[in-house]
Amino acid sequence: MHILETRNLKYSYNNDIEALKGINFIAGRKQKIAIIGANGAGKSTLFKHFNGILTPSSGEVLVHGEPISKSNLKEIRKTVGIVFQNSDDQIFSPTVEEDIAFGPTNLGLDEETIQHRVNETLRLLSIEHLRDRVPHHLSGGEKKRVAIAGVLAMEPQVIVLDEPTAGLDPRGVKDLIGFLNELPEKYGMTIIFSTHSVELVPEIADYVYVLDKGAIVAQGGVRDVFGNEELLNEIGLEVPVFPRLIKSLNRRGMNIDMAFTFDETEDAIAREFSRLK
Ligand SMILES: Nc1ncnc2c1ncn2[C@@H]1O[C@H](COP(=O)(O)OP(=O)(O)OP(=O)(O)O)[C@@H](O)[C@H]1O
Repeated sequence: MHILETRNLKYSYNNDIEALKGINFIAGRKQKIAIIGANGAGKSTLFKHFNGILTPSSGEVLVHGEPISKSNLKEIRKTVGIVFQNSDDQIFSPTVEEDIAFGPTNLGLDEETIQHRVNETLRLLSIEHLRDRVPHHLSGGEKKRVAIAGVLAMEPQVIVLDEPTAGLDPRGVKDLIGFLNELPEKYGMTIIFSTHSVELVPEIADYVYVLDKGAIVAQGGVRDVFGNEELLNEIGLEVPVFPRLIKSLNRRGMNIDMAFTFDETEDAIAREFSRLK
């Protein structure tokens, strides 16, 4: 059984704008899934179905094989946590500490467990120094970390992040990549994220869905999806810079193995140079 699945999911806003046109999406345990697509492709709308914020116009959303309904909504929201694109939608308590404690408190956990989770997530996100600050006075990147901490403190099995790197500085992006990559192994979590940064995708994802005008137009591993440059360009997306560079160098007579992440690319180029020596 899949941890999260949608079957022929359709959704129209105000019975008018068809935002999702029959999405079949599957997420397994400990998977790291990227959803990419141009502005307005339907990524956020899809995410809002994952824990019942939106109800499908038709089709189904299943969590652990169970369709989301009013009676299991509370349970579903324990299982699937969403970090929204705009942190201000998520942060509302007087202090960062209280904000992060809000979710675990709502779950009815005891004081000691709540405190433990708050401390743990503050540490994981490297925001211990923000503990007593007023969330609304934080910078965009700081708010983003607090929002992620708040969801993480509920220890969901699936964490969904809409544009998690938006507003983060380069160090923040690097930290986030390292941190997200640890969640499946350390805590058994499944990660689903959307991004406009195609460079981010190979650094985290093991599976990619490509959305265009409310429909899935491609899916597969990083290599498969980014192998189809024509399709990506057609829908306003690009292939990440490393595979593009390798392709271009190979056209000039080099023989570098295809690679997608920084580390893979460094190794592939070093291998070709040692062959040439
Ligand atoms: N509240 C709303 N009311 C009416 N239409 C909406 C609403 N929210 C989104 N839409 C429309 O639904 C479609 C999908 O929007 P959505 O926000 O899901 O796309 P997205 O892929 O997340 O875009 P972006 O990359 O810009 O965040 C768009 O045509 C958008 O205009």
